[in-house]
Amino acid sequence: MSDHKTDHATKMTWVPEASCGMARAGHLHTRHGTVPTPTFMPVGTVGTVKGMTMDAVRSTGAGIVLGNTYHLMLRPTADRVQKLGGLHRMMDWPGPILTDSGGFQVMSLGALRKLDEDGVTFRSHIDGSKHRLTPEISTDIQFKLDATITMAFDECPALPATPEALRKSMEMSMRWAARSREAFVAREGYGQFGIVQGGTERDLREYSIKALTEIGFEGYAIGGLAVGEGQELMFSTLDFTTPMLPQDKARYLMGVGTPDDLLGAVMRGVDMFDCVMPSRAGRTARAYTERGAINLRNARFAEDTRTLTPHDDTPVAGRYSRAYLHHLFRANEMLGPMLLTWHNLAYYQRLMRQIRAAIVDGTLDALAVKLREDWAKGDW
Ligand SMILES: CNc1nc2cc3c(=O)[nH]c(N)nc3c(CCc3ccccc3)c2[nH]1
Repeated sequence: MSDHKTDHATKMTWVPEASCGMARAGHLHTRHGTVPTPTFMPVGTVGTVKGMTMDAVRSTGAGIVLGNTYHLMLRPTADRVQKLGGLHRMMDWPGPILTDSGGFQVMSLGALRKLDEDGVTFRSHIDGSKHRLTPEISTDIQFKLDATITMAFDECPALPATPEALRKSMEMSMRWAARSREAFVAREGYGQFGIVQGGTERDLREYSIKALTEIGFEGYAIGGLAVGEGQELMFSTLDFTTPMLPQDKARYLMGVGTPDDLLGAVMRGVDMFDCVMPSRAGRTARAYTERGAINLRNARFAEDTRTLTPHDDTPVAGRYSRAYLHHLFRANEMLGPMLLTWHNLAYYQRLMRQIRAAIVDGTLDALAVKLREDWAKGDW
C-alpha cells in the first residue's frame, strides 16, 4: 500500500524553458501565480518588506516574497494571522509567499535555546516568553500562515564545524525532514521544499540529497551556507551539490547574496534566492548600482545631481538625485530608507531579468564578463 500522502503530489511544478551551461531559466507554477526563474525573493520577515508597500514591491518585478515562522509565531502569532485570513490577505500580496521553518532564526536570534531530537525550545527575543518548535509545529504554523511554499524544519549548523558535527546535525535534519513531510497538508498548487544540509562536505551533501529525494519534495533548498564560509567555499560546495539535485525541480540557495553571489550561483544551477542585503542596505544608505555599491551618506554626494542608475524603470531610479538622497539620510528622514530600499530591490530584480534573458539567448558568459567589469569599475 503506497503512502497516499506522499503520492498525492501537489501541482506545484517547476518547468524548464532554457539552459546555458549549468544555468537554467524556467517557470515556477504555484497556486498564487507563476514566477519566472531565476528569481530573487525579497524578505518580508514579519509580514512586511520593511519600508515598502506591496505595490512598491510589485513595481520592482518581484514574484515571490518571504515570511518567517520564527518572527510571526511570536508576533502576531500564527493563530491570529490565520484569523486575519492568512499572510496573502493580511499583507495584500496575492503572489506566492515562501516561509522559512524557523530553525535558522532560533539559532541566530533566539537568546536561550535547548535543542533535542524532538525539536528546539527557546525564549522569545521580544519578551523572553518560552516557545517550542518541532517539525510538526513548524509545518502547522506555515499552514496557518497559508504559505505557498513551506520549508522543512531543519538545523543550520554554524561553520566552521567538524565533519562529525556536520554529519550528526545533517542526519537529525533528515529525520526532521521526514517528519515535516508527514505533517505537510498537500494542497493544489502549494508545495514543500526539503533543505539539503552537510556543510561543505561532499559525502554529507550526497547523503542529504539522497535522503530528501527519497522522501520527495516539490523543490529543494541548499541550506547550511551563507553562514560565513565565504564565496569561494560556497561556490565550490555548489559545484558538487547542484549536479546531484533533481533536474526537474527548483533549487533555492538560502540567504544568498550579493549581486556577484547571485550571478555565480545561477551559473552553478541555482534558481531561487533570498537575501536581506538589498533591504538592509537600503536602510543604511548603501546603494547598489551597475558600478558596485556606494554609501550615500558620503559628503561627495552632497551636490551630485546624477540619479543612482541610468535606468529609469522604477518611480525612484530616474527621479531622485544622489544629492537629495544624501540630504534625506543626513536629515534622518524616513523617505531616505524607503526610496533606497525601493531602488536596491529594483536593481536586484533588473539584474535577475538581465541574467534570465541571457540564459534564454545563450549569452550568459558574455553578460557575466560585462557585469563583473562594470562592478569593478566603481562609480559611473
Ligand atoms: C543569510 N544566510 C542564510 N543562510 C541560511 C541557511 C538556512 C538553512 O540552512 N535553513 C533554513 N531553514 N534557513 C536558512 C536561512 C534563512 C533564509 C530565510 C530567511 C528569511 C525568510 C525565509 C528564508 C539562511 N540564511
